[in-house]
Amino acid sequence: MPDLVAPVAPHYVPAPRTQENLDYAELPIIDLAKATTPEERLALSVQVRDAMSNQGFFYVINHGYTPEQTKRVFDIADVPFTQVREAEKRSFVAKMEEEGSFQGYKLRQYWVISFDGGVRDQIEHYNVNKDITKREHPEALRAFFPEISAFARHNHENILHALLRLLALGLELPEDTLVKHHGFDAVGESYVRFMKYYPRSQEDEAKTHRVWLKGHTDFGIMTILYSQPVAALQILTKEGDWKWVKHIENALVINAGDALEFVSGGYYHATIHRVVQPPPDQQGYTRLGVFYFCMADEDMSLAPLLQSPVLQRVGVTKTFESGKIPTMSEWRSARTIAFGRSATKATENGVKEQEIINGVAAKFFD
Ligand SMILES: O=C(O)CCC(=O)C(=O)O
Ligand SMILES: [Fe+2]
Repeated sequence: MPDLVAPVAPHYVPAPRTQENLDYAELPIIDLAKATTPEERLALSVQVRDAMSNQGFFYVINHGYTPEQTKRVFDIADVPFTQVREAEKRSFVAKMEEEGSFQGYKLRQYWVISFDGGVRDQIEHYNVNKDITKREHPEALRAFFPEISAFARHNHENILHALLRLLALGLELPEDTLVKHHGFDAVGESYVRFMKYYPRSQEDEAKTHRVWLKGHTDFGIMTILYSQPVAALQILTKEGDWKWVKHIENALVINAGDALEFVSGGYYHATIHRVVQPPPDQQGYTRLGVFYFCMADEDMSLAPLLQSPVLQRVGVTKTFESGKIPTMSEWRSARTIAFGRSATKATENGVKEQEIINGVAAKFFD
């Protein structure tokens, strides 16, 4: 008999929405319910293309999970933090520096937030590869494997693939151009991330100018973030201003990562974003996040898709020297190893750089 009763996860109660009037980013909303026919997809692809080439961020609604299903995922997301003892957590720490992989825990205080002030992060995260069997997990998560696996597949096949079709159309390429490099069953490092931010001391807030996670770009093709009520995420606009990302109930916040910027020759923009202390009415709460970090298959070359008529018209603005183009695997592991661990070099407009591979740098901001 199959087990029809869902295992119990304690209910995670997030902070109430903020009443503060924050300076929010204006981001388009893409309705995935309108991506059924080729005509609808063509129309949506124009919106997605504009969003990815301008803001680098947009919302998605009607992604296929009901508000109840999404709440359940947040309850499961808290399990690796509240139901696993510290000693067991330590035995499941990810091999970030050794293998350039986030699979497992990143415990608090691993990253440096202020090199001068000697302040480290207060963020814990637990990452599960789309293939949950790839490694062992803490005992408390075992009962939730079927739901976590189904969640990974849903993100990959119903959301990532749908958006990759629109992004390929936006480059005037066949719909499957990017999808074929993102197989759910291919060797790849796409993963579900559960992430918990803990309130910090006044001293740490002062020394870091209230920055919880420094401005950065994501490493992969794109990131799917499940909107949650604690305001703290900000994006750096092309004009150089930080704008807050507003919470929309059961929406997704999507952003382009480095790999998408490379394969689109710079046309789709990997926007710098950061996490700061929430507004006063949300201080003192933890902040629980749920993500799906989308990577291309490990062997995909991050060369620009020069066959795109769009790129032929607008030109390539970002790429590696020829002969030195890394694969997804090489870029991802080099960035994972360097992230938050070595100092960055100042360039213009407050943006800092850290050389990653073959002379190409990652962008950062305090
Ligand atoms: O917590 C958030 O809202 C964003 C986190 C983030 O940018 C990341 O984990 O790469
Ligand atoms: Fe990020």
